[in-house]
Amino acid sequence: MDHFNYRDGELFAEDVPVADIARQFGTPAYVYSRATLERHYRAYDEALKDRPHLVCYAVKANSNLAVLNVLARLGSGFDIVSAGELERVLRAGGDPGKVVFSGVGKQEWEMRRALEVGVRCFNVESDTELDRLNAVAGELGVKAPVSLRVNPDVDAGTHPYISTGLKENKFGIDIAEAPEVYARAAGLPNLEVKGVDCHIGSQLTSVSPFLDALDRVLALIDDLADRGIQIRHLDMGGGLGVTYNQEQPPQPSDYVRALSERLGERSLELILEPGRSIAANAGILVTRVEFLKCTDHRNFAIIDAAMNDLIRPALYSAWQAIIPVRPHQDGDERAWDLVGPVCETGDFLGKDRRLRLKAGDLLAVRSAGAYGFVMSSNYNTRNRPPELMVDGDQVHVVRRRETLEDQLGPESCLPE
Ligand SMILES: Cc1ncc(COP(=O)(O)O)c(C=O)c1O
Ligand SMILES: N[C@@H](CCCC[NH3+])C(=O)O
Repeated sequence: MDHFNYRDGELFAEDVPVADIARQFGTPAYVYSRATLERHYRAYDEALKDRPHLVCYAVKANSNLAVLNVLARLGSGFDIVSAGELERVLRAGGDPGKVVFSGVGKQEWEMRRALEVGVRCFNVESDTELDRLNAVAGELGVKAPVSLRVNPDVDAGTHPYISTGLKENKFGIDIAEAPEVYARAAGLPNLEVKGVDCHIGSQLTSVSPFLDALDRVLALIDDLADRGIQIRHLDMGGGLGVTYNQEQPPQPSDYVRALSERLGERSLELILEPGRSIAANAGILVTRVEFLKCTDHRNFAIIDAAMNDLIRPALYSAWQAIIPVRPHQDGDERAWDLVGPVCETGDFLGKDRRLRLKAGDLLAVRSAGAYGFVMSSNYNTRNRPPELMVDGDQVHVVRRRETLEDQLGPESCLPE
């Protein structure tokens, strides 16, 4: 469910016509809905209400300060993968005590900063990272709270580039080796073992891989208890998918129910790190048709958004719905390739989309709130689009459109 709907023959973002937003702020532009973000966060929080829990929104999905702030106000925690993301959370008013720090390559200065502000837990991904964290915590005279991210070797059934829980992936510690690594962690003086973490991939459309992973992790927790290592929290990561096209992923409530059934009476605190399922359908990318170019082979609609603005179609052959902002009856319906101005054949946002189009039309790429702006670039020296947040009948510029000076300012020529 989201808040981008047709009313009186045109697309609205909450109570604002998207065409008005385009007129005022230009295109391309990312438009987010506060109400949708809140609804998605609450779906998790309410489903989890009967057990100790923490929803740690995965900042990487959409790290705009306003997005983080909306979630922080609801009491959300955050899953971060860099000190940069940590600073965003702090700037947005997030509670560092509700932050979990994931990622395979944490640097010493990042660990130091996270310890200084008092993050909730480090999700450690290798035994060498344990040693580094132990040393940094020792220098600061503190104990670092740790979970080990275990790799349960489960096939998430998703795109290979966004699958993370298989033996061949770089993530986590092989679950078979985990007891040994936990024993080492428990013996290091500046670490405190708190939990277990796993994250098997993204855009999962069924609960069964999560449950397979959970079974393996629960067996590990029991094994650790037998060895005298008490696990207090279980972090199942993120990964729940959304509907881009025909997928029918479980709702957060179904997913949480399935996890809860397996957890039964265990007193573990459950941490989840959803990213996409909170942010994706809370955003659209609004773009305008610049030119129509029909050849014997294809019909191209050249739009003002490109792969630098939204790279998912080019990178993963991802399909995202593209809909007219003001549907009309002009011209024939045809199958269009919606392509951007970037000099790459892979620069498309959609192919073979049946639409009635004329130059100047506005289009909305749906489900663009996650892994959209955050993955954008300046390729072809294009200024990145603004991010706007709609809240009822108000539109807030939560990141202004870049200027050429933003791009060229930090650069310089060689000295004479
Ligand atoms: C460790 C970790 N947690 C959470 C997420 C968020 O995943 P998603 O956006 O699929 O919910 C990711 C990304 O896949 C991740 O790598
Ligand atoms: N960037 C990916 C998701 C990656 C998840 C992060 N581990 C996407 O757009 O689908």
